[in-house]
Amino acid sequence: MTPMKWFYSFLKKYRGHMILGLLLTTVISALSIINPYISGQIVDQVIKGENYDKLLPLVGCLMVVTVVIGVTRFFYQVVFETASQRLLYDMRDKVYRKLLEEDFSFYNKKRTGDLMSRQTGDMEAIRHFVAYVVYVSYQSILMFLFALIMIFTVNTKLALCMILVLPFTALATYRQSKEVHPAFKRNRDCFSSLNAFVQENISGNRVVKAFAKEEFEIDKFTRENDKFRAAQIDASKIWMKYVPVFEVLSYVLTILLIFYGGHMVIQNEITMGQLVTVNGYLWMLNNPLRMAGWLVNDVGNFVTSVEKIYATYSEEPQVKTPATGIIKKHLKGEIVFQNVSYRADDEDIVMDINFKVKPGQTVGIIGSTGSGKSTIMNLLCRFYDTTSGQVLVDGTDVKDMDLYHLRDNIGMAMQDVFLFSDTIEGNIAYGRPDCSFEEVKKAAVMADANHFISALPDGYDTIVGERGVGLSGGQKQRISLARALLKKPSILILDDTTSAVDMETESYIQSQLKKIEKNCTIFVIAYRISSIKDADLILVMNNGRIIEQGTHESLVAAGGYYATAFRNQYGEVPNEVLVGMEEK
Ligand SMILES: Nc1ncnc2c1ncn2[C@@H]1O[C@H](COP(=O)(O)OP(=O)(O)OP(=O)(O)O)[C@@H](O)[C@H]1O
Repeated sequence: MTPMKWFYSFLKKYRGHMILGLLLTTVISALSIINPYISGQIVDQVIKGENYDKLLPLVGCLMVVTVVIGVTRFFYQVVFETASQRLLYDMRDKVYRKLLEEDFSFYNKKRTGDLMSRQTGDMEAIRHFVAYVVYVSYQSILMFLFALIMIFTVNTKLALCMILVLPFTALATYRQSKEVHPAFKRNRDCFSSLNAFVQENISGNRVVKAFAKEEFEIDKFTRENDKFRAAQIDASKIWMKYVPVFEVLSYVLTILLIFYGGHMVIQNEITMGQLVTVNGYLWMLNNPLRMAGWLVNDVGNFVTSVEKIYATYSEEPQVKTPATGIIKKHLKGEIVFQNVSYRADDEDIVMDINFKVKPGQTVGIIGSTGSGKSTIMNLLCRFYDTTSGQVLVDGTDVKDMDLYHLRDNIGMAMQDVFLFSDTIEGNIAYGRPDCSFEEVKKAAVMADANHFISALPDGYDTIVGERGVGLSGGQKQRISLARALLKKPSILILDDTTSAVDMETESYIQSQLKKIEKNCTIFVIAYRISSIKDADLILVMNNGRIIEQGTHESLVAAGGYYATAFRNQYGEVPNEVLVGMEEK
């Protein structure tokens, strides 16, 4: 599909509106030829012919036509405005849904500010086209043609003289439209880039301040701003160049009429009234010419915006739910990784991952930073697809499962905690908005968050996220944990969820997690051995591979990477552990 066909797929729903609007525009354009004709009649019949009885009826006609034009204009503007707003609503909705369908790989590459500018500036260019440019262009062409036909009925030689400007108009329109497109593309690209820069800077303003990099960022901003200004000026230069050409052409028409029309009146080839009539049609010829430069500009802007939105819209996500995805409303939580590898950007991220987890078991994942711990969980949630091997949940490959139901069974507290601009209650209940306040509170108690939330002046009604109070890292982690717990998932993933809480809080959270263990398979990614040592299975990762797996005791006994980490974190291996191991 081409970008224009895609645009038309939205427009065709409002074909009725557009046809009605264009019909009304035709009526106005046709009515516009009446008044100059009546003006001519007033000169010839009333003034020169001294037929004063005709004055009132003719002036009455002038007034009726003017009122009808005004009323019709009101209606067609309503019709076009309604169509444009509805079309835009549909387009925004479709593009937004597509954005939600996109996978992690898409968002890894895109800048938020860039995506935002598609939904704002580019959409506005499309609305302007449907609401204004379509009918003004149509009306301009019609008025020009009608006026020309009327001048032909008055005098053929005079009309042919007026036609002389047409080839020049066509040439100027063609050349401007050729120049406008690349300039607008550059303009929109610079606007997106500036938008993305500002968005990143506002989001990262704490880092900017912490590193006292305000001046550095202002310099960067100035460069972006300069680029955008230059692109804007380049685009403006095009209309600055062509608009005067169209203006001159329109004045040429006036000069032609005064010179040649006046000559014809003197030669008695046409009457004074006919000259007044043709003069009345002159603005119907002039106006479209004056508008031409602006309209070509608007059309160029519209085409560029459609292309930009479509380029984003048409990117198909690599991870998609299969057409006949297997729907499992409630998963038991049995998980098997079979020879799983994942490669991205020509780099092996994880390799030969093999492990099995029974429903209700707890799995601890530990390993050096960047060793692939989160990636394994991303593959389980099917945020990415494995390059080879299979991830089986309850015996079914995740690639064959309905994505919505797979993820609906998973509760995840991610490493980067994101809270929405909402109340704390709203954030915790995000996965189950219909749950009761008691359930929200129970989840908060389990995550050891209830006491600090209750101590806030507005308690659970406190607004957090972008426009709310600042919470500490550990507090955010606990809200995120409560959010995951409230979902009562079959699979719970805690990715570094307790890294920012003290040992006492962590041990409380662990004791709470033990209460849900039987109904839920739990994955805990952590650096602290204390977070995972009670797990049924511990996976030790290094450089994208599982280098050791087993229980705490067996791994300590094996004396490998895990045992070293244990010794490093706890000093010498405590006696109880050694005794426990001897007994086994
Ligand atoms: N989709 C991807 N595209 C490119 N690189 C990726 C992708 N996913 C992961 N990586 C890279 O793979 C490596 C492992 O990432 P991962 O987040 O799994 O590590 P981790 O063990 O969880 O690290 P940490 O403990 O620091 O959170 C990193 O270098 C990361 O940048």
